Amino acid sequence: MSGFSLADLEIIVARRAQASPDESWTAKLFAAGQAKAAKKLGEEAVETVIAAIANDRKNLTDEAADLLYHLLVVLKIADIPLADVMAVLEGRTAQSGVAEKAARVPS
Ligand SMILES: N=c1c2ncn([C@@H]3O[C@H](COP(=O)(O)OP(=O)(O)OP(=O)(O)O)[C@@H](O)[C@H]3O)c2ncn1[C@@H]1O[C@H](COP(=O)(O)O)[C@@H](O)[C@H]1O
Repeated sequence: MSGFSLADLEIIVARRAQASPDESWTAKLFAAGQAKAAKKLGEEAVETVIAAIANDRKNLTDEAADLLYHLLVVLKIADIPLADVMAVLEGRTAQSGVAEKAARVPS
């Protein structure tokens, strides 16, 4: 498995936002604006749900990738760093104490 992460993709999205809309899907979404990008995110969410209900592993994997990419585009247009979202998730983990409990489970 490669070390490619959502943080890497966030950097790519930020860079490609500066490209020409003629050569970049990312730039096209930025040029179209948040309403179009968010609509696209919604479509990808629906496609992900359909793949999940159909128990179609290949399609679900592909649609999940589309969903995460479009989520990063929407977050970038809204000027919300992925780190802020991760901080919310980390905070919830800390509140529930799950991380400490998991650390205590013998391997
Ligand atoms: N991860 C993605 C990614 N996932 C999905 N997509 C694009 O999202 C689009 C949406 O898929 P659809 O099939 O729904 O789109 P469509 O039918 O062509 O569009 P509509 O006619 O529905 O508007 C497709 O054009 C996909 O290529 C992505 N486009 C870009 N990336 C990443 O962004 C980087 C930069 O891409 P560009 O901005 O295109 O240079 C790439 O190297 C990738 O890392």
